[in-house]
Amino acid sequence: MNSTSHPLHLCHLKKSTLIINRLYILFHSIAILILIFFRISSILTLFHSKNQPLIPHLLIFISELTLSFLWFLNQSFYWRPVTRTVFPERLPEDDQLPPIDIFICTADPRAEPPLGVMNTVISAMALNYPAEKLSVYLSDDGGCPVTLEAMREALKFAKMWVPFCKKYGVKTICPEAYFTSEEDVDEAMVDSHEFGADKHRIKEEYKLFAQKVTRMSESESCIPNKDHSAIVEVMVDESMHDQRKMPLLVYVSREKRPSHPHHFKAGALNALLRVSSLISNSPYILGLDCDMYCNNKNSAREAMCFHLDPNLSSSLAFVQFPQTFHNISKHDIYESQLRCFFKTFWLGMDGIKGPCLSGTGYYLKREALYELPLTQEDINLMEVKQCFGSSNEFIRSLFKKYNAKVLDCEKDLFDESLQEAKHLASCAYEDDTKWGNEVGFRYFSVTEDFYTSIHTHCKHWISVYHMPSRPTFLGSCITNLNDALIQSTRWSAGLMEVGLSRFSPIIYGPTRMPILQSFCYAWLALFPTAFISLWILATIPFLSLLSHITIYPKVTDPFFLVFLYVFVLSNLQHMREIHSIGASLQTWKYEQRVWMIKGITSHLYGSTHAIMEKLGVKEANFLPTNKVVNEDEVKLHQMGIYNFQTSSIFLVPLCSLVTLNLLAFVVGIIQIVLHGEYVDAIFIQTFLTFYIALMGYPVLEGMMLRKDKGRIATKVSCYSLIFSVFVLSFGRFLVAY
Ligand SMILES: O=c1ccn([C@@H]2O[C@H](COP(=O)(O)OP(=O)(O)O[C@H]3O[C@H](CO)[C@@H](O)[C@H](O)[C@H]3O)[C@@H](O)[C@H]2O)c(=O)[nH]1
Ligand SMILES: [Mn+2]
Repeated sequence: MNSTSHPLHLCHLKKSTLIINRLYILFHSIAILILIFFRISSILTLFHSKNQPLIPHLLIFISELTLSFLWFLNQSFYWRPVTRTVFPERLPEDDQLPPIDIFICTADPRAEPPLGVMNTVISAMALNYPAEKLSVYLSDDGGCPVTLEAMREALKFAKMWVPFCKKYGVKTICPEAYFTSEEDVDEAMVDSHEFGADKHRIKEEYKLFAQKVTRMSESESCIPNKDHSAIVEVMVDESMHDQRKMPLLVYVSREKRPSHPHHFKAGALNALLRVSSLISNSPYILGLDCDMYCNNKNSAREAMCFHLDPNLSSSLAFVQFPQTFHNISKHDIYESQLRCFFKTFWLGMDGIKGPCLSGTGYYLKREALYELPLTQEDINLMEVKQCFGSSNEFIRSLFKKYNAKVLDCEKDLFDESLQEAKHLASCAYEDDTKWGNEVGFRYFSVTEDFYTSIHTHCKHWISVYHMPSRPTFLGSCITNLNDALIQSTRWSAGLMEVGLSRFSPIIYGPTRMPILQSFCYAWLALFPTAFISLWILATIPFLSLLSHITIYPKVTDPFFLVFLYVFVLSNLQHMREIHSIGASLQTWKYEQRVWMIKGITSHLYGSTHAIMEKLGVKEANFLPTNKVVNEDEVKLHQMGIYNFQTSSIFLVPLCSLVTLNLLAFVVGIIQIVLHGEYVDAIFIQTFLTFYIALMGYPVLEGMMLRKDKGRIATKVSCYSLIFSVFVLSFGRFLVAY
């Protein structure tokens, strides 16, 4: 087929958005430069006249510089917005499509209910792709028998489910979602008697399956086993041999020993890379988190529209689909949908050589993780072994094409392969090799996707973002503040670890990738530093107000207009962005609030963690996000009411700062009422205290008005009082100089 007249995909530049974005960037940059000029000149004047303390001015300047720098990096995402269309009907015949290995990771059945994990497994098996070309690998980092047994049950159910989906063209291929949502097959089918009967039958089967799995996870021990040898089970049965009608299913639980670091998810993925290379060795990998089920059965074909494009193929490392979630509330108070990342930033990066890898929902070329410089003829076996480890079979697989025949081989050979697979999943296998360092997923940071992605792009691989209108993968989003803050602390720690290392994209990137792309990566690595600005903005204006210090220009001063411009325009741009994806204006408020909450708490703690890790005081930690559904919690979330059941370490700073700002606002108003002429001098700082108190209203409500379980406990309010007294006395002392 002619690839230029009938391309497999098209990329469109969004011209009008591009023009708006660049104009905004131009004017905003000018405004920021004026503000910097204002600060420098007013600080210099103060320095000579000494008629006001200098520290508050300096701190505010630091905060403005930090925010401006982050803003500047952030604009790279807006530089070249594109969208993409695919034409899967132009793909070659099924027998010419490449095989795909699907990797699903699970770690802890207490946080990740096995039934949910199995739904992800089953949905992956039902993808619209030749069954004999799909192999599904489940990595169980919990090492729990429950998961293995549940998987056996899942295979039994899948044998009915997959044919059912194919026969009726079911669109929602995840059984749980299918049975809880509205009808989705063609209208014509709905009347069909046969369909009705089949659906009824399969629904009953699903109920039985779900009951069995739930019962197992309730009765058996679900505590992750941190000390066990490797388990690899290829789920074979008669139907698998000739003419595979079902995707292959493999259970892998790598060896775990307390003495050996296991490198969290990246370690699990590397074990899967090696084990799968012996069994199916497919050239492409679909990576999924255990809660991200497949919701668009055509995703593999759509991804192949890019991977099989002759113009892209040799340099394309992965096709990333957005992370989308099935349980987003219309009041997304925790910003669980991560709109700014998946609906704006990744799209923006796509216009400049491709988005960052985002951990789940990607079709990745296996080769991109190996970086093989050698051909089989000139390999130096010693060198290769130092790189990939001692397994000859694995090294052979590096040069071998897809290996679908493994199941047909004799029993002995098969057992031998399995033995080798366990060796590859043992924890000592990686000792003295380059796994996690130059080969496979990288270990250095807990945000393994981000860190691996930087290296991939630095080696001139490109990536593609594809965001079809029907969500391709759906995960379960966070529904409470505690999980949101824990996750965001882990991310901040992981990102800042990279940001503070020699691989910091701002230094390491520019010579190795397009400059705009390195700015995007730099923003991602450094955005937690916004905590510096947020802490300053939440304290200095109110402290200055209480100490009669003016840190902003008067309302009558021309510089006032520049401040006003920056504030209003950045918010308008934010609103435009939200409006363009059809979200409500409330989203703007929630996002602003979450940014403040996370900035004050998790970004501070995450950054501190990263620094302590650098100093060797702390170890990396990966607490899987909770995926258990709690009815009460979901109810609060759906109603848009915050659930403040979280640790005081998060709540105390929030409660204190919001209350103090409210207090200062009241004092500010009194000052204004008493000395009318004063208003123009303290307008901005009074407004800031008001803005913070307003944004923090739910915190005030949680402390003072609410009586339910999700309120802020009296104990926490007391701690906050103590902390406030500390902030006040220390702060008043600080701003006196
Ligand atoms: O030791 C571990 C820890 C986690 N996981 C798995 O990793 C996945 C992601 O963990 P989750 O707790 O859901 O973390 P999130 O913060 O929601 O994950 C996001 O952030 C991670 C780190 O950047 C990425 O790996 C994920 O793909 C991305 O969805 C889950 O399937 C876990 O089972 C493991 O396999 N082993
Ligand atoms: Mn997750």
